[in-house]
Formats: sequence, structure tokens, C-alpha cells
Amino acid sequence: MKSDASRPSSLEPRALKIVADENIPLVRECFAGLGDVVTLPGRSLTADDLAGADVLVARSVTKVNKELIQNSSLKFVGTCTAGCDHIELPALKEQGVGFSNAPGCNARSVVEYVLCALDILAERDGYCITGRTVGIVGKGQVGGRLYRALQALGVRVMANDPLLEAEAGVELVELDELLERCDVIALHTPLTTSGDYPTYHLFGEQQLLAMKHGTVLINAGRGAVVDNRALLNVLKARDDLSVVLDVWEHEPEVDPELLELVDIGTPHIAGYSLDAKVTGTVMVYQALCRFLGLPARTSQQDLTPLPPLMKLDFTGTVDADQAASVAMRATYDIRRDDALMRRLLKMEPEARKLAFDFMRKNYSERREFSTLKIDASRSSQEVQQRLQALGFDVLDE
Ligand SMILES: NC(=O)C1=CN([C@@H]2O[C@H](COP(=O)(O)OP(=O)(O)OC[C@H]3O[C@@H](n4cnc5c(N)ncnc54)[C@H](O)[C@@H]3O)[C@@H](O)[C@H]2O)C=CC1
Ligand SMILES: O=C(O)C(=O)[C@H](O)COP(=O)(O)O
Repeated sequence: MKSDASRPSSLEPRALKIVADENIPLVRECFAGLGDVVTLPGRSLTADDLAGADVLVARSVTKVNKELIQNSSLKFVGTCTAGCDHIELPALKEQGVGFSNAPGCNARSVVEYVLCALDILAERDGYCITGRTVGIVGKGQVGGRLYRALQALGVRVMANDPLLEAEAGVELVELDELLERCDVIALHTPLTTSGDYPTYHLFGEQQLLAMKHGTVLINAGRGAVVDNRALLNVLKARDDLSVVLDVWEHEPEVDPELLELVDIGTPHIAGYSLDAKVTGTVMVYQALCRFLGLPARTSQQDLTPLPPLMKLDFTGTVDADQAASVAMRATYDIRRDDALMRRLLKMEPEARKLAFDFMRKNYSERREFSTLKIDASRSSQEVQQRLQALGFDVLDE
């Protein structure tokens, strides 16, 4: 998706005016060396806010379209996100504006979100994820990492991705077959409305009804990949399904009836580990430096703080399921996000929208599994292997 255009000779780095979304962590620290950084709320950004700006550093909440940029002096737009459905790429191309997103910056964070959700549901419903079959729709940065993580955990996994070629060791299936065979379905496609395989409402009534009895459906891609109205109707009729929604059609609006019926609901924060956010900021900074033909002086290492929880010790008595749950919940307890989200249920529509954005803006610091060192030297090999497969930093001897 990265498509840096070549740098126009008129663009002097010292004179840059950089408009950035105020909710991009470390954006000042990262970009200050390139010019003046002005931070503004991204959701309400207007063409007037871009007066005199050379660079826009955005997030998924800003619709970067022709109307926003046509009278601007922008030379470069970056979005510190993986998804690009908020960016009208032809409009940027038409005006010769350079562009970069941050592919894969938060893929690991989303994978951990999915693993944590499954851990909670498996405990609640009394099964072990290793005995289930998981289907991944969209095997890109997120889906591919999730595929490998589940394989490493010994879970049966298959994927649907019509844009991919066959690959050794990967079971690619048609969507109908995936719906028929999988106990868990995780959606990780972009939101698209054109092309041979558009994903808008990919999961409508027909697909939702075709899911097996007891299926767990997880959407941490984009809300409108699932027809939310159809999902609501299907959930009213089928209480065997479990649903985890991180993303919602029409965000920041959330349908309270749907929220009430899902098993885990969160405010579009699956990719919100601090590690992912810093990576996203740094990737866009580096892309801008490339565009300007300048060396990148700030690195991810310079910016990432130490995690608040650095070490965990296990004794010999813990089994692999217990160890995995304890370690995962010590780094990220998804139930907390779900509980906060349910406060929306008591609010009026306008307050609900504001609260959705507030939760995202004030999201508590969450770190990825790899930041936690675990001393499992007194535990069984099974425990050590499980923790390693999950991506923790395991001391095993
Ligand atoms: N909830 C959150 O916080 C986050 C959400 N996302 C969303 O997840 C999406 C996926 O992220 P990445 O894996 O990084 O993107 P990616 O571009 O690496 O992978 C997307 C995959 O979906 C496949 N795909 C496209 N159309 C499809 C279709 N009709 N059926 C099945 N597969 C299809 C593509 O071939 C590709 O392999 C992003 O576009 C973004 O919208 C990404 C990161 C965080
Ligand atoms: O990267 C993406 O795509 C996402 O969905 C992000 O996690 C959303 O991040 P923000 O736009 O809220 O910064």
C-alpha cells in the first residue's frame, strides 16, 4: 500500500508544517525534527485546518478525500494505521500527494487480542482452544500471523483469501467450506467496496446463518465487513453463537442492542498495544523521511518505554492452560475493555458516540506478550512450549 511519490524540489524540510491527529502517541517527539507539528482532533478535521500544511499525519477517523485536500498545499499524507479505507487514494494521486500507511504495525496486537478473547470464551464455556478448528478470513499481516500462532499452539486452522496463491503448509478454502467446518471464525480483511472480492457486508444473513452450531465469530477488521443489522437479527434467533466485536458498522455509533447481545465488545482497540502505536508512528515518520530524501533520526527503540510488568515466575505445579491464561491476562485482560464498553449501554446516542472516542483516546497502556519475561524453568516442557508459542519471552532452563 505504501506509495511514496518522489519529493518535489520545492519542499524544504525545515519549513514543513505538519498537521497531525492529536491522538497519535509520540507524534511530536517523532516529527518535530522535520518542522512545526500542529496537533488537532482527527475526526473533525476540515480543509481549513490544513491551511498552509505540507504534511498530514492521520488516523482511521479522518476521511482523507478530495473535498479535504483539493485546495490544500499538502505534499504528503501518512496514516499511522494498517487500514486505508478512510483514504481516497485516487484523490491523492490526482494531486501528486505522496502517501504511506503503516502495514503490519499493529498485526501482533490484533493477534493477541484474538488469542485473549478466545482464552476467556474457552474458560467460560469449558473447552480448550487446541481442540477447535479456526477459520481466518483474510490471511494478510494480521491473518497470517494469527495463522502461524494458532498452528504453533497446535490448533487446526484454515483460511479463506481469494487473493492469495496456494502455499505449502497453508490450508486455503472457499468461504462456504470455512463456514461449514470451523468452530471459530476470525475476520481480518480490509473494508473494500469494489474489485473482484469486495468485503463490504461479506458476512450477511446468509453467511451468518450458515455458521455451524456454537460458532465463535470474531470481527477485528472493519465493522461493515459484517452486516450489523443482519447480525443483530441472527443473534436474536440463534443463542448458540458467540460473537466478539472490536469494530462496528457506523463507528463511533454503536448499536446498543447489538452490544448487549455480543459476548465481548470493545471500542476498536484490537490494534492498540503501545508497541503497535509506536511502530505505526515511526513507520510513517520513516516513510516521510524517505519521501524527503532525509535520514530517519528517530527509531522505535528511542521511543518505546519499558513495560510496567516485566517479569513473571511460574512454579512446577502449573499446567499449560493455566500458565497461558495467567500470562495472557497479566499482559492484557480483554474483560476490562468489555466492561468499560458496556457503560455505553446506559447512555444516550450522542453521549455514546463521544464515549466511544473517549475510550479510544484514553486507552490504558497495553504491552505485547514479547515484552513479558517469564521464568518457566521450574515448569514442564509443555508449559514452556505453550508460552513460547504465544510469543512470551520464556526463560526455560
Ligand atoms: N481492529 C483494529 O484495531 C485493527 C483493524 N485492522 C483492519 O484489519 C484489516 C486487515 O489488516 P492487515 O492484515 O494488516 O491487512 P493486509 O492487507 O495485510 O491483509 C488483508 C488480507 O485480506 C485479504 N482479502 C481481501 N479481500 C478479501 C476477501 N474478499 N475475502 C478474504 N480475504 C480478503 C487480502 O488478500 C489480504 O491478504 C485492515 O485493513 C484494517 O481494516 C487492522 C489493524 C488493527
Ligand atoms: O490500523 C488500523 O487499521 C486500525 O484499525 C487501527 O488500530 C485504528 O487506529 P486509530 O485510527 O484509532 O489510531
